[in-house]
Amino acid sequence: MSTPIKIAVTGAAGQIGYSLLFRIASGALFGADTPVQLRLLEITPALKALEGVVMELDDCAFPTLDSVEIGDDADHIFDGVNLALLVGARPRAKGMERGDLLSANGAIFTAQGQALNRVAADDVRIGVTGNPANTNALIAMSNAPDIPASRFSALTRLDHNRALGQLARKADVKVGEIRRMTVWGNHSATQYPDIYNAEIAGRNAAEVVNDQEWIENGFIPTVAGRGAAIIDARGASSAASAASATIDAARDWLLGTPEGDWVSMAVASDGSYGVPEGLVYSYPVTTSGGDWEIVQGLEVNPFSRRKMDATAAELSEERAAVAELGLI
Ligand SMILES: NC(=O)C1=CN([C@@H]2O[C@H](COP(=O)(O)OP(=O)(O)OC[C@H]3O[C@@H](n4cnc5c(N)ncnc54)[C@H](O)[C@@H]3O)[C@@H](O)[C@H]2O)C=CC1
Ligand SMILES: O=C([O-])CC(=O)C(=O)O
Repeated sequence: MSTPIKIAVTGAAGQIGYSLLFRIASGALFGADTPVQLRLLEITPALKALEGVVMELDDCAFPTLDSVEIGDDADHIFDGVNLALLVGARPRAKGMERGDLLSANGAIFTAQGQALNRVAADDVRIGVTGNPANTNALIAMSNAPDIPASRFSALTRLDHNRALGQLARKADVKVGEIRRMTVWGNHSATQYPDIYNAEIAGRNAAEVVNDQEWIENGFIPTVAGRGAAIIDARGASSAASAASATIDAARDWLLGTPEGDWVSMAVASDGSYGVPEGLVYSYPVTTSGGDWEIVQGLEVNPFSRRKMDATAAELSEERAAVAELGLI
């Protein structure tokens, strides 16, 4: 067994937490030989429910689970963490856009960014799942000046996985035959899932599908509207799939992307693909040794350009709104 990894999860008593904790504890992130120490942050009224979740973790007797600590003090819970998964935030209800949560949730990420800045381990990586994820990551990053911006990422892996699922169904192939899927931009209705650079069994996916009408009016709205469709059907926002994507994103970030493939991660823009610098924008990235790199040189057709610009414009508006609120 190697040295334990300290992983913080916020909102641990929530819906996503209830799927996420058990997968992390069972070794889904780092494998069977790496013990994990869970550090779980909640608001005070949710601590009792969280104690119940911890009882269940005990009852699973996971060999990889080294220890669990819970609390409502971010400085204590984040102390020395190597990975922080910031899930805790209010979910949207039917009829809301994720951006409507900015004022309700933004303040959470100022305080948590500041706490991480004070006490996290030097090698910390921070993944933001709580919505609106991209701009919450921007807020946390802006409030943690001593942590490199490259250590923050917002979750668009769920959109990426949704896009894989939809394309596999359309092309009647296995998900594992698809490579190089990209989701550009915001984790919102303006996101742009792009199959023009994706491949199915080595062939260009858009050519294999050969159905522009489906791309524009089937695929893109289905992927971008999936969160709302799930709220409509379940009466609550996606949880198990969000937890699974949170695991996939953290695992691939820390352990590396497979040769010849990439993943979608929302990261601080360096201006690549004409996106305003500093926005937390979802890009195709490869990772190695815990660092990510934006895939460069992809073809951007005029349709893609319009979509990529529209989602960047929304993120610029969100950035202006949180600047106005004094959160960055
Ligand atoms: N990026 C993505 O792909 C997805 C993001 N989400 C977002 O994830 C967030 C969590 O979703 P659920 O687990 O379903 O919500 P939930 O309401 O079931 O759980 C949220 C938990 O966060 C806790 N919390 C609130 N403020 C906190 C704080 N300051 N510190 C620590 N914990 C705090 C609450 O007490 C609650 O237990 C929501 O914002 C949701 O919209 C959900 C699905 C996908
Ligand atoms: O749609 C929501 O509010 C929850 C979410 O982010 C998703 O399922 O993608």
